[in-house]
Parts: sequence; structure tokens; C-alpha cells
Amino acid sequence: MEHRATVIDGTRAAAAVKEGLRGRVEALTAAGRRPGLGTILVGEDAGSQSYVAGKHRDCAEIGIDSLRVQLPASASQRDVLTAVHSLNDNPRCSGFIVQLPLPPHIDTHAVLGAVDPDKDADGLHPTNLGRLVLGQPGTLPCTPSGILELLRGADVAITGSQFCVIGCGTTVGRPLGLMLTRPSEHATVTMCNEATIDIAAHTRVADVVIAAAGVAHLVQPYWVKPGATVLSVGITRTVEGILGDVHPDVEQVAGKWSRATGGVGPMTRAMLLKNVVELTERSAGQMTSVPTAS
Ligand SMILES: Nc1nc2c(c(=O)[nH]1)N[C@@H](CN(C=O)c1ccc(C(=O)N[C@@H](CCC(=O)O)C(=O)O)cc1)CN2
Repeated sequence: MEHRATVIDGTRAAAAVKEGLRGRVEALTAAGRRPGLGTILVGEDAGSQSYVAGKHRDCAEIGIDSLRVQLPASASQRDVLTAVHSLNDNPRCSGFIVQLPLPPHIDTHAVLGAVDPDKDADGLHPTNLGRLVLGQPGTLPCTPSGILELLRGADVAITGSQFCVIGCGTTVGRPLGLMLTRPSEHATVTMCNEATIDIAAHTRVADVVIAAAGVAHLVQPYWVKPGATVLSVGITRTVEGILGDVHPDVEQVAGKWSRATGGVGPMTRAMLLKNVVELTERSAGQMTSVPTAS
């Protein structure tokens, strides 16, 4: 009989995360500290519009307030920075994200660096990435957090396992490598990039393969050790639909896998909500710990 890997269901895992956050949102709201997510979207990219819409739908589902800033693709650097400063200063906004990618004429580093690190719901501010490098508490990037939650929920061993991460981008691969090698995870990680001579030589010995390169069907069945776990993260939009970085036939070799849709994507969104709730709880804690004047 044909082997089929167990599917790691991100939609179901995300629903459980959201359900777990509902009570925390209610408690914060009852205390007059309703969490609020802000988003800044620049331009009309269909994918980005749909991701941002999904983020606000998720917020409505569990009672988080929404603040949406939409700017045209022609917006200047100054326009985008003004939007960032307005959310930094808005008390209704507990945390916000700048949807990526930004148009090429915008300096992404300058924009992300202008976000108040205490409102950085994406964990992409240099202070939060620096905290991750140093092992200090801070907000973590959503997709790597979602990947770790998915693996834990699917009982995939992390400590001591050999990981192969393909792609070293700022939102997924690079922070994921840092998170997997923290003392709390202690995984062994090989990071592959477009200059890696023979990526398959690295994936074939990995217990867990995470494909986040944005190259359609890059990971072929013969690249995978039988029984390994494979997560398809990167996507390519084509006229035929969405293609993941992992070829669907990998299902016949892997032990567990997550598909291009319904896997890591929904968990990315769930982790964003978790970050917003945590930022709100942190700022509420700071408010109650401020000494009162006597
Ligand atoms: N500021 C950020 N920008 C981007 C991030 C990010 O984490 N922060 N990651 C990606 C896009 N992304 C979140 O913004 C994201 C991608 C995919 C999904 C998702 O739920 N996908 C669905 C499929 C829907 C589709 O693609 O049509 C799924 O996997 O089932 C959510 C969020 C880049 N930008």
C-alpha cells in the first residue's frame, strides 16, 4: 500500500491557539485594556491584502480591536514613517505590524527600526531580534514561533534532532535558526541558501526539513529521509494556484508534513494574536507596577 505522511494541520492548531487566547482578551478588556492590533499596508499587492484582511478577521473572532492603515504604492518614506509614529503614539494600539514586502523605494530597515519595540507585534525590530540573539525575553517573529508550536503539537522531537532550514530570510529562516539553537531547544541546524552547492545532501540527513525559500517544488521526494518531518513554508503564486516549496509527492516519503496551505500560514496569524495579547499584558503589568504618588 502507498505510504502517506501524517498531515500536520495548522488550521486546527491555530484554532486551538485562538481559543486559548479568548479568555485572556476578555480579562484584559474587562480591565479596560482591550488589546488592539494595528497594521500598515503599503500598496495593492493581492497576497498582502489578503494576509492583512485575514489578520483583522482573526482579531474580530476573539475580540481584539483592529486599526488599519492603508497607503498607496506611491506613498513616500515619510508617509510610511508618519503612519508608524501614529501607531506608536496611539493608546488603542497594543501592537502593530508593517506588512512586508514594502515597495522597493521604501527603506524597510528604517521603517521596522522606527516601530516602538514594545509595540513590535512581529518581533522584527532590531531590539527584539537582538534579544533573541542574546537569549533575552522579547517578542518573537510569528512564523518561526508558529513552526515551533506546530512541531511541538505534532510531537516532533526538537532537542537533539538534525534540522535543515532552507532560506535565510528575516521573517522565517534566520530567526528560526536562532530559536532552534536556543538552550531550550538545542537542535542541530544546517542553514541552506541559494549558494549552497548541494542542498539535497543536507536535507537527506535531516530529521526535520523546513523549506522557506520561495522556490516552487524545490524539495523533491528523493531529497527526504524516509520518515522525516517536512514543513512547506514558502509559496509561489501561479496561474494554476499556490505552489509550495515542497513537492506534493514528498507525502509518500515523509513521516509527517505540513502542506503549502493550511499549515504554517494559519499558525503565523495565530502567533501574531498571541504576541498582541502578550504585549497588552506586559504594558498593563507595567501600568499597575508604577508607584503611586503619596
Ligand atoms: N510583517 C510581516 N509581513 C509578512 C510576514 C510576517 O510574518 N510579517 N509573513 C508573510 C506573509 N504572512 C503574514 O503576513 C502570511 C502568509 C500566509 C498566511 C496564510 O494563512 N496562508 C494561507 C494561504 C492563503 C493564501 O496565501 O492565499 C495558508 O497557509 O493556508 C498568513 C500570513 C510575508 N509578509
